[in-house]
Amino acid sequence: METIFLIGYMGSGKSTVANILSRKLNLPKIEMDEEIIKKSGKSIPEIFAQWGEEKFRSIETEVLENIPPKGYVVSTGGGVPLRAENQRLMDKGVVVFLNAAWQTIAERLEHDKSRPLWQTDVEENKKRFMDRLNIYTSCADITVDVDGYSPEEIADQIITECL
Ligand SMILES: Nc1ncnc2c1ncn2[C@@H]1O[C@H](COP(=O)(O)OP(=O)(O)O)[C@@H](O)[C@H]1O
Ligand SMILES: O=C(O)C1=C[C@@H](OP(=O)(O)O)[C@@H](O)[C@H](O)C1
Ligand SMILES: [Mg+2]
Repeated sequence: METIFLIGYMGSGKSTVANILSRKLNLPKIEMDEEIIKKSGKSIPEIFAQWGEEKFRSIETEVLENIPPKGYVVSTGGGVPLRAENQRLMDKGVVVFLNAAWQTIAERLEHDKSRPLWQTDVEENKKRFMDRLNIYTSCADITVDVDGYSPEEIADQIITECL
């Protein structure tokens, strides 16, 4: 089976759904943020603070380059589809967009301190969310609406659409 790449905004549920999907499909999971942490020896906030976003994006692309075209469930970081190069690298698999409303994201990440870009002010975040919607949609083979569904239901929906 082709590798499944979950894409979507911060808080859309990529990491949560990837865990369930990986178990249901009996495929290993790759959490891109975890691979970046292993590769750099730093946390995501440390990378942003000490090296800046561009360096983070470069490491992210290096991680993506090493993901096999078949046999994995991948939880990407929300910024992965921004680079055309990354979009090409995901062409080898099935790209699934977890489509969450702004309100859903805002509620889920209300107290989040772990995502550096989420710490910017609400208007900037909302603009980033809107700007990225087109990118996620155009990059996706499949779009799954996640509002009001449990991670389990979302994983089942992906399986129905991918198989
Ligand atoms: N379908 C869902 N329903 C309710 N809460 C969810 C759902 N999916 C994820 N969450 C919660 O939202 C937060 C962000 O989820 P996460 O998987 O880390 O998103 P992402 O990896 O896309 O940033 C977590 O607290 C998670 O438990
Ligand atoms: O949207 C983004 O640019 C980012 C999303 C994060 O991952 P999640 O989408 O899993 O939160 C993480 O890669 C980093 O903080 C940057
Ligand atoms: Mg995640």
